[in-house]
Amino acid sequence: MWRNCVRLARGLGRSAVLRPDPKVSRCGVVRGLSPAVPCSPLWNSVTWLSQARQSKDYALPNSSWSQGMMDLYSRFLEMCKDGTWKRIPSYSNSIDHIPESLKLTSEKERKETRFFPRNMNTEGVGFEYAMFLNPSEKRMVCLFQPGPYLEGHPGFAHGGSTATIIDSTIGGCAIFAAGRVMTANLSINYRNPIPLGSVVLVDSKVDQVEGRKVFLSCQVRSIDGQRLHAEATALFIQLDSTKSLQQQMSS
Ligand SMILES: CCCCCCCCCCCCCC(=O)SCCNC(=O)CCNC(=O)[C@H](O)C(C)(C)COP(=O)(O)OP(=O)(O)OC[C@H]1O[C@@H](n2cnc3c(N)ncnc32)[C@H](O)[C@@H]1OP(=O)(O)O
Repeated sequence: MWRNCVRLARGLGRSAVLRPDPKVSRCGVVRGLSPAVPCSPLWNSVTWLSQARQSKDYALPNSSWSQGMMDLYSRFLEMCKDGTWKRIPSYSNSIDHIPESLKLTSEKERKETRFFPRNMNTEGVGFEYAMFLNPSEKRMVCLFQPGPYLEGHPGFAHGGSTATIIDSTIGGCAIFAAGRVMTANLSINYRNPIPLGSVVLVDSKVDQVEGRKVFLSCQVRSIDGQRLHAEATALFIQLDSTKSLQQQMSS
């Protein structure tokens, strides 16, 4: 099984990236955000990820993880030893994912909010996941074990929970490519339902960067690589890294 997984982790087929129609009218919601202040990709400045934080790192094994999840996690940790892959910590608050050096003044104090995929206190009932980044391949993978509180059809993960883990994995990948970004378009084809309690590999990569636009693609497969559960394309837009979203929306 692991050979399939390594093969799987080695290469997404070149999925046709859905090119958004350039004539798409601009979003009226946050029209005319000031052009982003270009910020260099973070691919190789991931050392800040290992900076000690007070916050709990939720991307570590716990008693709710199945043997399959544990085995896959151990294999990716092994691949981190030569620096090819980097384990990405995961916190209950979005702000904790931003390195102190990149935080805006308004983001210094913690607020009583929860990062959506980390909004359940009981282990194993919601999103159990761990992400690993491959800077040289511009890829982010996520080991995902959907818990019983993510149910859609009886016994299977809700399509919105799959969209959430895809958006978070692809979003993490886009952040390393372009710093502060937001999802402009996410298109998902659901091919096979994901059984609750199973373990899947969400494998995303950057396909192209055009100015502020980051185009990415992603596949969600069973850990033996045999079953394709979903495939997605996404467009993320780089934001002005010197202003908070609230400031940009009001400008
Ligand atoms: C740190 C690492 C930790 C990793 C683990 C944690 C990961 C956590 C990750 C969490 C991740 C969670 C992520 C989330 O959940 S983000 C939440 C969901 N997303 C939103 O709410 C975004 C709402 N939309 C907006 O704010 C604006 O529309 C944005 C900011 C996106 C663009 O407004 P802005 O005014 O700035 O730019 P623009 O309108 O001039 O457009 C610029 C260009 O882009 C093209 N365009 C725009 N939209 C579309 C479209 N839909 N299809 C095709 N094309 C589109 C447009 O034509 C133009 O092209 P061109 O004319 O220049 O050629």
